[in-house]
Amino acid sequence: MFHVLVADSISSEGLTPLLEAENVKVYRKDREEDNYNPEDIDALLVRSATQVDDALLSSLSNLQVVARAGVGVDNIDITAATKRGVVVINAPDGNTISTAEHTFAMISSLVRHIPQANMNVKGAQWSRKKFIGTELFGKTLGIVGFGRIGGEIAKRAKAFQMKVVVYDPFLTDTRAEKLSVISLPLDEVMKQADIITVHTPLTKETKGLFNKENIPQLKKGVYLVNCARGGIIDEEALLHHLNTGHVAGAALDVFEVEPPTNHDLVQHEHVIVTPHLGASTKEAQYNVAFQVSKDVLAYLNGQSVNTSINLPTIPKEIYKKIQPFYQLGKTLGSILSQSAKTPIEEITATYAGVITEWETSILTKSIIAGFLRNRVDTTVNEVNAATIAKERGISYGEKHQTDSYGYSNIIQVEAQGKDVNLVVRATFIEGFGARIVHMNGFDIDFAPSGHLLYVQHTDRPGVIGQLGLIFGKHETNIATMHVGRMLQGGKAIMMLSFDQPLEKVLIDEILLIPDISSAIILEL
Ligand SMILES: NC(=O)C1=CN([C@@H]2O[C@H](COP(=O)(O)OP(=O)(O)OC[C@H]3O[C@@H](n4cnc5c(N)ncnc54)[C@H](O)[C@@H]3O)[C@@H](O)[C@H]2O)C=CC1
Ligand SMILES: O=C(O)C(=O)COP(=O)(O)O
Repeated sequence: MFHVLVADSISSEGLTPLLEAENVKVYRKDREEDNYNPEDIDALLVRSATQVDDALLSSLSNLQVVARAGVGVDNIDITAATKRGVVVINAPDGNTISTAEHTFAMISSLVRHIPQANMNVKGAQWSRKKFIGTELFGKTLGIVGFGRIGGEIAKRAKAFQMKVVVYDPFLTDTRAEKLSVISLPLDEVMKQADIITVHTPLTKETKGLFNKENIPQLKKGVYLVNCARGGIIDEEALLHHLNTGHVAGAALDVFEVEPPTNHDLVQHEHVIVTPHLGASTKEAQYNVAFQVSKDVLAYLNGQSVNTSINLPTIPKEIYKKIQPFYQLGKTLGSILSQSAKTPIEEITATYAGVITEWETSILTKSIIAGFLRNRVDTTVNEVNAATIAKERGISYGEKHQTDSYGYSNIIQVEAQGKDVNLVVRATFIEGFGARIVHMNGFDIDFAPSGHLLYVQHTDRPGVIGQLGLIFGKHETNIATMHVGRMLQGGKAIMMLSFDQPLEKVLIDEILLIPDISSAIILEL
């Protein structure tokens, strides 16, 4: 019997696949009579209210899958879940229409002051002059983040005969043409738009995308709309520029903290707000609950799922076998991505030893995902890695070979660009972990994790001493250090690990040592 915990308010109708399954027992967190043992829970279903952090994950020690009945997974610690082997799934398109409709309702309400006028009449007033609005017809709508919701908003804006300009670093020309929108750099969208609506996920790149410094570059009298995630438009900056009058008004469905604590912003006369209602329709709630219920059931029954954030869609028995290699693949991709300073055009994965008995295409995708993760600002996983690589002009392939260099398994990844050819080779040793055994022509041996510094130097007495002095001066402790060289007195490499991230200033100093040709920080 599988035990499923529904932690947030999720449509009962949509839960039918789970409720009707004979091998599943469903518990609702908000129903007192539903007694459950946290250690028995196999699947957790949430919306945006529950924070699925490492503490919650560790309390549900038997958890196999977390399902987000909705799109945004920023309330789920994906890294922690992945580390624990917990699959995270979501329902990416079940609430697209509802959210787009809500956003459009917010835009219309904002420019016609409908919520304020509504309160006015209900307060027994009749202030017609106070609520002079603005037409949408002929105005320029800027859409930042042109995915599913952004696309649906563009269609609606076109019906209102608006000009639509969009910014999305991953938008292809074909999609822009298909939806008759003009794709522009962010600063152009900012300059041209009368109204800007954001539809990106909340990531470290999109947090504060609109801030105190760049809001003044928007048209004076611009309207700003956020029905995506609180913080994409910095709340303090927004309040400041509403007060200066540079921003004419804002419509917010989402907040940096929910419920919001920035009362001055919420109460501002030119701000209209809703309590995170984008996806709150019967239709959307049924769709997202039904989608994730079907996927959770499939996963628990050992079948593949449609939309996993952190895993390829493969049966879990196979996943268990390849999981260490899968993590290692991501790490190798990330090492190459961080060490290549020029564009990479081709990635080749070579496998040797026992892993060649399994389906290695999944591992290759994990390498590509690891490589892209440092370079693109959206969630990259095995499901979308191929598409994103193609969009970026990166081709990839894989080979199997018999020579495993004396190890029981080997993954080697080669990254090629016009002026660069990088190679990294690794193995996974049961009970010991992953080791990098070769880098760019040098044999070496280190654990690929944490805060690392990859140094290329000449094998000469005193180089390591000079390096040590710099770290000593900055009171930075070297945790581990591995050196590799080909010939005495020739080119050599060092891999150092640290207990905390390194300061950039330290690298500048290291590069002044004459026998050091490069020093690259690797965060793994
Ligand atoms: N208010 C609500 O109730 C709801 C809010 N949402 C939010 O809306 C967001 C968007 O949802 P979808 O359109 O379904 O997702 P999506 O994944 O289809 O689209 C997101 C788009 O943002 C783009 N993007 C990523 N980083 C960017 C950056 N730095 N600058 C510009 N564009 C960037 C991506 O390329 C992608 O095209 C979700 O991440 C979620 O946070 C989603 C549903 C309901
Ligand atoms: O799907 C999303 O990303 C949403 O923001 C919807 O959130 P909710 O499920 O309504 O709490």
